Amino acid sequence: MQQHGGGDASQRIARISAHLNPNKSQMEGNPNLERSNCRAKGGAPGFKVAILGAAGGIGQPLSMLMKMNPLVSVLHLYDVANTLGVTSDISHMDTSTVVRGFLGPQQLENALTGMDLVIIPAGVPRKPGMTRDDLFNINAGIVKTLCEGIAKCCPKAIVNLISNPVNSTVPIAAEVFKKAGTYDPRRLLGVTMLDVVRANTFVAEVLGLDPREVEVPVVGGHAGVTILPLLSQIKPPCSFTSEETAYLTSRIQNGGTEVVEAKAGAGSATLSMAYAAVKFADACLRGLRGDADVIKCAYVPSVVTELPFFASKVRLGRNGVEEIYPLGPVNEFERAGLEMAKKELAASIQKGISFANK
Ligand SMILES: NC(=O)c1ccc[n+]([C@@H]2O[C@H](COP(=O)([O-])OP(=O)(O)OC[C@H]3O[C@@H](n4cnc5c(N)ncnc54)[C@H](O)[C@@H]3O)[C@@H](O)[C@H]2O)c1
Ligand SMILES: O=C(O)C[C@H](O)C(=O)O
Repeated sequence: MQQHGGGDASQRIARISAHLNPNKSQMEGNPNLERSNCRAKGGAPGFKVAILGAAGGIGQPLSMLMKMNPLVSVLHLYDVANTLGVTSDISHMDTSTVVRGFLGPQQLENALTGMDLVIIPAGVPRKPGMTRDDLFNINAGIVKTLCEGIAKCCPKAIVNLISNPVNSTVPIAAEVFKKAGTYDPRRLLGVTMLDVVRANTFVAEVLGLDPREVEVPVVGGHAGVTILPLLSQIKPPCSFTSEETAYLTSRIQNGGTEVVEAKAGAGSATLSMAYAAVKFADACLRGLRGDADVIKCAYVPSVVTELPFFASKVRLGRNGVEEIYPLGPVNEFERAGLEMAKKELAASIQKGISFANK
């Protein structure tokens, strides 16, 4: 009788036992799964995605949600700790995405080879009283090393950088790619989607709307005053009193701190961030697939202002960022905010560039 899956009995048993022993089967090192140019079982079409920092507070829910994304055929989970358990757990979800785990620096190259999209939430989060810039000393080195791996193993991958301080880590990544000769500014995106997600939520609360109907462009960067919501450009068009504008701008700029304080030492936003990261990664994959009109905000290499990096609305396509939209008309309040944002951004960008070149 013909059996599903094919092969003789011993092959089938080997296959099943590999599944029953996830510590072996799902981890790099098993000869059956060792090839990092792995293909989905059954040849399901889709993209290959790696998550670096996959066992962390963001990494775990992000990995779970990416396993549910039908655009993803292969999902590589990399971390320096606990990848084994997370991979085993997520691999039991009955979606078609194939999941493989990679643990520690010696497996980074295999985790990255052949990837179309690399999402990076690796690094330490804030505790109350800290700024994102206080994370620089630890996270800058982590991002640099991971980007060196990307330059070597998947130089054409789209990179979604989440690790803070994003205003500096994206310039670090750019310098690493320049040094390696692989830099393509269209493929490097700092993830600021959580600012947009928060802005949509808070604005919808004030207006009494469904957040899914609200679209607030958030430009600039991803820290404090560099987070610049353009409430004058909100869809659907609405006007705000000056009190509402001040309240909303402050709440959006301090949304991260609000969560850090509520978690009281147990980290920063993880669940809303995973949601935002998946929303953004899905947009990148739809762009790669060739979908039209995929537009999101992201912190990207840019000439929209005199700064070399700036978060803007971008159109995503087969090569990553296909178009960066100009700021559009801003009101007086936003113009003043823009000047403050640019000043802080300039320093954060320079800090990242200097670190990468020292
Ligand atoms: N861009 C944003 O909007 C945004 C939002 C929330 C958090 N963040 C940032 O994301 C980062 C991660 O936050 P978290 O809450 O998941 O932290 P976490 O500590 O829970 O998880 C971080 C993970 O990174 C791993 N890691 C550390 N060094 C690594 C390395 N060299 N290679 C691979 N993995 C490594 C850790 O083992 C851990 O599993 C922080 O820097 C945080 O500030 C950014
Ligand atoms: O606030 C943080 O430190 C994490 C993240 O940048 C956020 O905006 O939630």
